[in-house]
Amino acid sequence: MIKFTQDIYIQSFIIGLILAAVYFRLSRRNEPPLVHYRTPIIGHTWRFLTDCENLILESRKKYGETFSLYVFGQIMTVVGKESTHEIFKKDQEFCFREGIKMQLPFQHIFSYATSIEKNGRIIREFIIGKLKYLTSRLQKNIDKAMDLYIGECDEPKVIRDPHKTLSQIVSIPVANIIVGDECYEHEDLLETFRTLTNAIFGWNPMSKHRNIIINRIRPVVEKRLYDKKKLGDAWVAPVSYALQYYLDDPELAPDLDPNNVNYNYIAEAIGRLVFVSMGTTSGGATRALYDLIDKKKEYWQVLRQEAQEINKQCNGNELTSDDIAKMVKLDSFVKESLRLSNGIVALPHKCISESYYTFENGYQIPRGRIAILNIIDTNRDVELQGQNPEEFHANRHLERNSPATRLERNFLVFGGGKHACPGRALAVNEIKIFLHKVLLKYDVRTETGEDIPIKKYLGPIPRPIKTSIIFEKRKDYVN
Ligand code: HEM
Repeated sequence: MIKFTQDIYIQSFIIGLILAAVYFRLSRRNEPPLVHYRTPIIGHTWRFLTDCENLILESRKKYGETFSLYVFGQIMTVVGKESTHEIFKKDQEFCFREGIKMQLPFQHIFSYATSIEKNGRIIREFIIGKLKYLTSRLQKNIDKAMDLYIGECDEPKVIRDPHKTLSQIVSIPVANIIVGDECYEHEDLLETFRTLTNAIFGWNPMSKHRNIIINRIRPVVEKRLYDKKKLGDAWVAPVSYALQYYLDDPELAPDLDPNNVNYNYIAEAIGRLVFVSMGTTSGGATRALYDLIDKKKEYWQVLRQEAQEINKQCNGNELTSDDIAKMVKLDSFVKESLRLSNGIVALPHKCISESYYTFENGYQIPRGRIAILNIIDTNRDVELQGQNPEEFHANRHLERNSPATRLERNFLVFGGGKHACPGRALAVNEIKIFLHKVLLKYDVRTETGEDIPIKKYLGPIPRPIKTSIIFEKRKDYVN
């Protein structure tokens, strides 16, 4: 009897062991290697913030193209150049909007459930689809803004905070396209466009901006709805793509009744548009301006020649979209500037697979994991970039006949796949128009005469440059 009981125990124990082994085998995933760290809880956080570049380079060398770090209390997987496009392509498995919440808590800034898809559609159909017709407005407003914030500069003029100046300049054409002629010039509205991106640091931050937007658009909306009702089919909508798009949506402006408009929704949707378009474009324009000064010896003359030729061809008249397309050297310069302005790692995507995702390289990560892209792995790769990938080579993209708006494996600034930035053509055109005018009209240099400081990082993000710039009108400039 005792023997029988012992046998049962032994058999149960063995079966238990086998089951445990099967369970363990099934539940163990082929996780990417976790980079070794010494201090529990802190993990790699401190190094990520203070020495990100070396952390990423060393980990890549030791652990290969996919590895995980323990940062801010969670495991984050860093994916290299081979898997970057897998993440863009698999939009059912990875979500940037969810991933970016770690850095930018949109859910706390925007309380109304405004739809990102709607904004994406406006940009694709109404802004980019009509970019050709928008060029004139864009140009007039960039001219106006440059006159206002840079001016004639008959005497040398110091711009102490170029990023702020560029943000002032970009706010005017962007506001014009979004809210239209009737109200875009109000200073408080323009200030909201320039500062809304900082709303993330305030308490209930969006409410102030929301009120300003509503205050300025309300009279315009009332008049438009009144006119539309009165004139019926004969009514022609004034040009302002985002605002009019929302007014044409019966859910937001039912029965053309001005008292029944969902102003909060419209204001927040406009806020979201401002959020994605303003800081990115003004940041890109500032970086390109600094690069123009920095690489003056090599590129200024060539770019200026191209600008002069195009200017001559259009007799000094307004540029058409074809003229802008002819700025191929400037386009390649802007693309190179954008390429190198990117961070060390960027574009966090959250894994939204049902339980886990298996990469093509066999590694597996669980649902909820943040996968962040190793940008320098792509940016410093000779095969992807050509010779001296770390250096600024303005003709790099011209030689490959690849315009700044084209999404490619070697260029991650605008993301990729279905959710790639829909506003990129607008941003690139704005930057090109601005630089074209700078090249024709001014001489620019740093205030101290010194070089632009080399790029430093704040965590994985490039530190903003704050060097003062002098603008001086060229003696040979004719209006
Ligand atoms: C130099 C300027 C800009 C840069 C570097 C930039 C970059 C980006 C990036 C990296 C993404 C994420 C792409 C992805 O998920 O793969 C994005 C998305 C987006 N961008 Fe831009 N952007 C710029 C200008 C603009 C402008 C001017 C607009 C609007 C007019 C705009 C509107 C959007 C929108 C609506 C999305 C979300 C798209 C979606 O989730 O489907 N961007 N942008």
